[in-house]
Amino acid sequence: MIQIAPSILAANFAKLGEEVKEVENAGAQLIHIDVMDGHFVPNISFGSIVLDAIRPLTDLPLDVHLMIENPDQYIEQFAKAGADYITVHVEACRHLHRTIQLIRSYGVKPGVVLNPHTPIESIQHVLEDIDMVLFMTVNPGFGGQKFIHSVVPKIEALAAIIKERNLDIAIEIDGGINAETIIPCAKAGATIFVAGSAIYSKEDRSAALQEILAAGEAAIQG
Ligand SMILES: O=C(CO)[C@@H](O)[C@H](O)COP(=O)(O)O
Repeated sequence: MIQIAPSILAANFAKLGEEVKEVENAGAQLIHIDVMDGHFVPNISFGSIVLDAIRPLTDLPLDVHLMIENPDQYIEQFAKAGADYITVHVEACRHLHRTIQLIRSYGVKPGVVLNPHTPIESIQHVLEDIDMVLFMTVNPGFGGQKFIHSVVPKIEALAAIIKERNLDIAIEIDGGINAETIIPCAKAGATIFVAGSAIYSKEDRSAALQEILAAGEAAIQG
């Protein structure tokens, strides 16, 4: 089953609550929240006060993607603000296993994120400890970038390992996802897709989301 997680980074912040409700009503299964610190990535977005504002407005899981250095320092804040998933970059964690344990200690599902160049071998010893792997299909920091196709073989390789080891890990894809780029990723074994500009730049967000979802579902059926 394919799930779409709209990224609010591409939403109109002047009416964020309405923007969240609109994609929820359109069939989104998670709300993706991009947190950027201006150090790990060359852009700044927002902190946990935005989660505080959104949390009472939706029952959808909040999928928090921390693009920050020293994530351990902020995990408690995001957990208490209502995160359901917290994903941290392998490239930003000096003690990845400890960070994963910290996330879980707050009752939040931990996930790890790999930049396009980062090999899946970097996470093979934490696979038993996580609920999600997020593959970046753009270099993190900005919405609206072009999908990087060379990540697809990594998705296939991880999906094979998950199957072989009988693990319960969701594969999520983030960056440049639309009704075309979802196809190779869904065929490769990913099930959760972040989409920012492909939904929020459209007049009819519901039609845009449903088109991406239908393309992903058709890809795994055919
Ligand atoms: O994490 C990021 C960017 O760093 C993403 O979540 C983007 O915000 C997705 O935006 P689109 O590529 O779908 O426009």
